Parts: sequence; structure tokens; C-alpha cells
Amino acid sequence: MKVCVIGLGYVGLPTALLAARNHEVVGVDVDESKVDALDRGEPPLEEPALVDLFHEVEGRFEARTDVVPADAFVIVTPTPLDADTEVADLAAVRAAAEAVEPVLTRDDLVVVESTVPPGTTERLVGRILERSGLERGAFSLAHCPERAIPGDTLNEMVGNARLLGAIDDRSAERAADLYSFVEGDLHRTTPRGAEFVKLMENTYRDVNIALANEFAKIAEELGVDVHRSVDLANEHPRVDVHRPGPGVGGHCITIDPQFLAQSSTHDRLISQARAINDSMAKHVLGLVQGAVGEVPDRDPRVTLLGVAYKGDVGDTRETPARPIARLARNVGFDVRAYDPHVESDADLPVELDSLETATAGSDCLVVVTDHSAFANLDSESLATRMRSPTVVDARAVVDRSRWEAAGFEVVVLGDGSN
Ligand SMILES: NC(=O)C1=CN([C@@H]2O[C@H](COP(=O)(O)OP(=O)(O)OC[C@H]3O[C@@H](n4cnc5c(N)ncnc54)[C@H](O)[C@@H]3O)[C@@H](O)[C@H]2O)C=CC1
Ligand SMILES: CC(=O)N[C@@H]1[C@@H](OP(=O)(O)OP(=O)(O)OC[C@H]2O[C@@H](n3ccc(=O)[nH]c3=O)[C@H](O)[C@@H]2O)O[C@H](C(=O)O)[C@@H](O)[C@@H]1O
Repeated sequence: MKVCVIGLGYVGLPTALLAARNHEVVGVDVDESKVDALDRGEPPLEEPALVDLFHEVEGRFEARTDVVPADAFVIVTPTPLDADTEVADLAAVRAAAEAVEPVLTRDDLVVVESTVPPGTTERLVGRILERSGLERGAFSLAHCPERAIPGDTLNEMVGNARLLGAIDDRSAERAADLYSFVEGDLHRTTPRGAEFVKLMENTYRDVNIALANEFAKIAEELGVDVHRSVDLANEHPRVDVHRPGPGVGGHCITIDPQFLAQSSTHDRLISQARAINDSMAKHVLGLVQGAVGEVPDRDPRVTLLGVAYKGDVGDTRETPARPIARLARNVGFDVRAYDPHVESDADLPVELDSLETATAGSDCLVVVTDHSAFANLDSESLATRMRSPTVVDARAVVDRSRWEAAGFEVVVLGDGSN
């Protein structure tokens, strides 16, 4: 079938390329520079396996800025949180549905793949499509959310089980054909059911991380090491505590729980977990202030190691580095930053430098991101470059004994044992 994928971002582009293994695919994005890059054969993709896939499907994938008639449409546009109202901003999903409506014909399939609050597929997208004069059922409609983890997108898109939240049997059959690249099981449910399950999954992770972060703060008070404690607790066959850190980032886990909270009067734990995770930036700053103390002569200098929201990716959306940098600047720190996966980011309140420049004369390093490269940093040369060799490790990635031997004072978030 001919498939039109609308939104060529972290999820839409890999989805379009995978679908192009079995179908003719047109990828649509409002960002002309993205479409131009794809036309030039330069896909904006971080994972090497995805670049290979781009070349594999050449001839079956084309990028455009306008929606064209097709047999199936997949909406994968962003669903951020509206900053003023704290509810889902569905403008891009609405715009995509409005772009499909004029070209929609009988028997076409429309899939919402964006993560959305329960009810959105049928109430918002379905109603816009009905303006075409076609009744629901004359066209197929489904919500098939994505579960892939950034960093291993291709393997997860293919291997993970997938939800098919279809309005009827025909919609489910056609969606199964569209997603024939998926090797995991396809589970049939309703659109609202799929919307709810997707949000439950990310909420579970956010709440679990909040619990780990609360354990970390308690461990600091009690004088024990939370990281070793989590390892030991997870030896229990029915316990799976997540990892504490400087806060939860990314476009999904920071946002999706709020789509559930906004949909119910019963939210208690979900909002509390969000607040705990958001409080971690302040907690990290407290650790930095405790470690650095009073600095004579000039503003104390702090260097953020990592601005990406998590390890080994270059994505900075909702990164905890942002509040940490802002809070540090507010209390008078000169803030520098280095990230091996991020060259520049205009949305960050701090410029990115090379490791050498960012750490020169620094009073404190703060490990914000768990990039694998940080486990192998040369602590001895860092110690000689800094004014006072101190590190606050919010991810438990540095080797304490090696860094202490190099002359560092080492503070690990959640480790009260030292
Ligand atoms: N990033 C991830 O790992 C995952 C994201 N999701 C969900 O998938 C959806 C998309 O997320 P990402 O791919 O990360 O977003 P993104 O921001 O990387 O990409 C979205 C793309 O849509 C384009 N766009 C915006 N409005 C458009 C319109 N009206 N017509 C055509 N293109 C338009 C943007 O220019 C951008 O290229 C969101 O709902 C997100 O919650 C779900 C699972 C995983
Ligand atoms: C339930 C689940 O694992 N969801 C995944 C998640 O991807 P994402 O990269 O946002 O999640 P993540 O790896 O948990 O990272 C989110 C944030 O949480 C932090 N984090 C994560 C795990 C942990 O134990 N402790 C912790 O502090 C990370 O450092 C990061 O800042 O959200 C994606 C999405 O829905 O967009 C989803 O497709 C992915 O499968």
C-alpha cells in the first residue's frame, strides 16, 4: 500500500523507513530543512543502523512538505505539554489530521502514533476526518503508539510487542498490514485502551524513578549508599527499583504522566512523582554548594559533564542540565558545559565547550548525563586543569577510588556512606 507518514522526527522517520521495507512511503514534514536534508541523502539520524536502513529503502521512500493521497496515513507529530495550562498541546496532531482530511478517500486508514491523552484519536482526529463527508468505518482509524527507546530505536521498533487500538476489525487488519515490519506480537485493543496503556507504561517508569530518587535522599541522611542498596534490593525476584539521578528528562517520561493526570480527578501519586523528580535539580545544586563551599577571588566555576537527557544520546529535550545550569547561575556560579554527543543547543542556558575549555579553572564537575565515555575520563589531567578538583556525580558513573587517587573530592548523589 502507499503510506504517508506525517512528522519525520525521532519516531516518524524510523517508522517511515521501516514501513518502506514493505510499502511505498511518502514522509511529510513541515520542516523544509529536514526534507531538504533527506532529499540530499543526509538523513538527520543518530543511530548508524538507521542510516543503513535509509540507504536500503532508497527508491521506496520520498520526503515532502505536503500531505499527498495515500492508502494509509500515520500521524507522528509532537505532543508537548502546554507550558501555561500544563495539559497536552495537540496543535500538531490537529494540524496533521486537518492536512489528511482533504485527501481522505473511502477505505483509507489513519493511524495516530503520537502519544496522546485518552480519547484523542476518536474525539479529536476522528471528528476532523469526518468533515470529509466519510463516516467512521468508511475509513479505518487506529491508535498504535510507539514503545521504542531512543538509543536502540530500530531493534525496539521491530522487536517490541505493539498495541493496535483499532475502532473495528477492518482497521485492525489494515494496521497489522501497515506494521508488518514488527516481529513482536500485535495486541488488539480499542483506541482509548491503547492510549491509556501507553501512558501507564511511561507513568510507571516516572513513579519508579521518583521512588529511587526518594530512596537516594533518604540514603544520604542515613549514611548508606543507595546504588549498592538498589542492587541488593533488586536481587529479590519481585523487586525492580530504578536508578536515582539528577532528574528525569526527555520528551516522554517528563510529559506523558501529565496526560493521565489531566484526564482524571483521582491523580495523587502521579503528580507527586513528577514533583519529586523535578526536585532533583535543586538537590544536585545543594550537593554542589556543600562540596564547593566558599570560593575566594571570583565566582565559583562549575562544569556540567553532559547536557543530553540521558546517556549516549544527543537529545537535550527536558534535560535536567537546563534547571541545574539555571539554578547554579542564580546563586552566582560561572557555569560551563561539555557533552561529547551535543555540539550546540540554543535552548540551553549555557554554551558548550570542549572538555579542556569547560574544565579549565573549574571548582566542581557535575556529572549530569551517564554517557559511557564519562566512565573513562582522565581524572589525573582533569585534576591538574581544575582550580579545586571536586566532582559531584549525579549518575554514579565515576570510579571513586581512581578519582580520589587523582586528588578529587568525590560526592555521589545518593551515597551517604562517605
Ligand atoms: N522520541 C521518542 O522516543 C518517542 C516519542 N513518542 C511520541 O511520538 C510523537 C513524536 O515524537 P518525536 O518523533 O520524538 O518528535 P520530534 O519532535 O522528534 O519530531 C516531530 C516532527 O514532526 C514535525 N511536525 C510538526 N508539526 C507537523 C505537521 N503539522 N505536519 C508535519 N510535520 C510536523 C516536526 O517538524 C518534527 O520533525 C510524540 O507524540 C511523542 O510523545 C513515542 C514514543 C517514543
Ligand atoms: C517505559 C519506557 O521505558 N519508556 C521509554 C521512554 O524513553 P526515554 O528515553 O524517555 O526513557 P528513559 O530511558 O527512562 O529516560 C527518561 C529519563 O529518566 C532517567 N532515568 C531513567 C531510568 C532510571 O532508572 N533512572 C533515571 O533517572 C533518564 O536518565 C532520562 O533522563 O519513553 C519512550 C516514549 O514513550 O517516548 C518509550 O518509547 C521508551 O520505551
